[in-house]
Amino acid sequence: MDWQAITARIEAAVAPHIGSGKVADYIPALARVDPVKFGMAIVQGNGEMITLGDSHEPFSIQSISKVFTLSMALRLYGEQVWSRVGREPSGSAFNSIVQLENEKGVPRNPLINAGAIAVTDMLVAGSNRDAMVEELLTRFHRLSGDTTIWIDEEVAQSESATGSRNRALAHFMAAFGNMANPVEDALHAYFRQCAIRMSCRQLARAALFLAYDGCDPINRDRLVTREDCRRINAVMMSCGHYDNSGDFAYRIGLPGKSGVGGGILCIAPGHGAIAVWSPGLNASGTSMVGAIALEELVEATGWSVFG
Ligand SMILES: NC(=O)CC[C@H](N)C(=O)O
Repeated sequence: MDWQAITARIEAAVAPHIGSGKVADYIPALARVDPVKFGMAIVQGNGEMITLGDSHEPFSIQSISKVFTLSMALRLYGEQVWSRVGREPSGSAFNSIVQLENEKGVPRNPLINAGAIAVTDMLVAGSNRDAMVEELLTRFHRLSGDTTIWIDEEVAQSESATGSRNRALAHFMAAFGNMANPVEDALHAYFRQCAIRMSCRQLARAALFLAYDGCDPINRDRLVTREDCRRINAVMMSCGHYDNSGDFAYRIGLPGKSGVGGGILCIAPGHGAIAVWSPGLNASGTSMVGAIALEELVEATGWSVFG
């Protein structure tokens, strides 16, 4: 693979679009992020890392954390996870509440807010609200070999202060008996997992196990079974970008997860993990420039799972 040519191609493709999209502004810490930032890291199974732009700069991973909590829950609870959340694309916004009533408090999938809150609730029930997030953080430290990954307390507090909608989702689930803990305990953990800051380099490295059947190819840590790894990737492909999941699959053809901090994590099974970050979002909360960079990457590498 001629990575020099590929990175040049990606840089040329994103250049005219840098700064496009709308930076999330529901909390000050996200609103003040420089919109022209762009970073990307591609980590392969042998540990080789290709980077572009601001790949070292930590950003708020937000909903990308949902992939990692899902993998923790599947490891702890196996099939039981699917009694608390479904695995169908929602076709709705990440924080939509309407489906929850029709579907009796069981969220469509674990990658929308309601589903991720239910998953976090399961993890809190198996531990406690602070220990669960510590475990997630420790997992990131171990996988990326970097103990500097941290929780941005300002973001965590703002998430909580502006979290009425997430509270509504959680209370709605509680009304249907789909919460094991007091709502505020699950939300405390959920707001904190969203507030983790990581760079593209750290994030791609931490997700490498998802490209290699659930086992980190470098330190040989098994995080999830081969079957669960395949299932997580399937859920990312069908649900990772809310009502933008179909378009993302059409354009990029890789399992992915977006976050409103402007990050996108993508898995290229058997090839590697990719993290890209650029703060401007489309209407569904997916990084505009990030998606363009990924489109170019799959074009150049042939890494789309659809060839
Ligand atoms: N799509 C996202 O990244 C949403 C995460 C955001 N913290 C929320 O819970 O609403």
